[in-house]
Amino acid sequence: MTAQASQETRVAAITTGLDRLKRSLHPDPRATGPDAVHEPPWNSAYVAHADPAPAITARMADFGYSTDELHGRAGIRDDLAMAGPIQLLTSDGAQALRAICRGLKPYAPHNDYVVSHRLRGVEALSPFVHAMARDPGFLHAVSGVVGVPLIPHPLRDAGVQINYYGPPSDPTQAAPVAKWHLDGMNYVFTMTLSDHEEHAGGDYIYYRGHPRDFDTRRAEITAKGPAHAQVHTAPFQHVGDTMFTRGSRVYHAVTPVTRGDRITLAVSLFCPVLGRQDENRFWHSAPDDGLLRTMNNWRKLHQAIRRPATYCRRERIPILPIAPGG
Ligand SMILES: O=C(O)CCC(=O)C(=O)O
Ligand SMILES: [Fe+2]
Repeated sequence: MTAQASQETRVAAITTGLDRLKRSLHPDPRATGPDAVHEPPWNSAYVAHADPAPAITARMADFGYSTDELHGRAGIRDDLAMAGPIQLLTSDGAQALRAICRGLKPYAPHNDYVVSHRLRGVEALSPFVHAMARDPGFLHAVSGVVGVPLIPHPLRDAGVQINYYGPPSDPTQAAPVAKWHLDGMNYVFTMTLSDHEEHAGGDYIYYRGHPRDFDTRRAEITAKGPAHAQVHTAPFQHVGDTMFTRGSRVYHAVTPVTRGDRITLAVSLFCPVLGRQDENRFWHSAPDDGLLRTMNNWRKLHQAIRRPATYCRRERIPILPIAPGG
């Protein structure tokens, strides 16, 4: 590996400041999705038994975090930084999801804020995804990976997203990427819906270190990309492979796809007993959803933070006991 990344692997970091405000005032038109939805029904039997000891299990201490920076509270250890690959769905379930996400591609807008080509608010567009995200077996599986109870994220527009990567139809345009960023979300499960051999590039890379250090060395890290000693590549190989990332605390990016296609589903979740530690900031979502929509979403998030049990009852979300392990 050379010390300098090639054009194919170099990814910029997202812009902030005034650019966010400008985008918030002029968001992309909202994706409406298909009029009639032709998709197979969700089936609880699609939930797989997630591997309790995946190849990567990294704690926050491994990323340079000190004890006083961790999420959690007395009796709840919440310090998993990264874990995977795991399979949350059976192969039939992952293939059904792949077909659904492929079908939704025409509705995904292009945007150069974080992920070049993505569809937000997927729960509202796909009954399959909506049912999956609140299936008790699915929630039990994701909660078991992290070791804290998890429910669908109340910021519904940001909760489930599909990311599409492939060479641009116009070769003078840049290939789709995810720029280096931190998510607003604490608990993110990224599932690939492509086999790695179907595409070149499109690697999920992450900085194994504290964001403070990333910010100090930003120019060097983004220039070197995967060639940087502290930048690692997530081991996505097959359709359904899923990585857990504490997205709000781990800098990550996706390198340009130069051949073939890559599709991922990012499912973000919320811990009802640690809701006050949710790291979403208004200005994180507003550039994507616009000011008005973000204000509305914000209200729902704060209802869930203040009264989690009422929120779950009203939304018919099963509340699970705190899962052991993590
Ligand atoms: O598509 C991926 O692999 C990751 C995308 C991502 O980081 C995001 O959706 O926030
Ligand atoms: Fe992300």
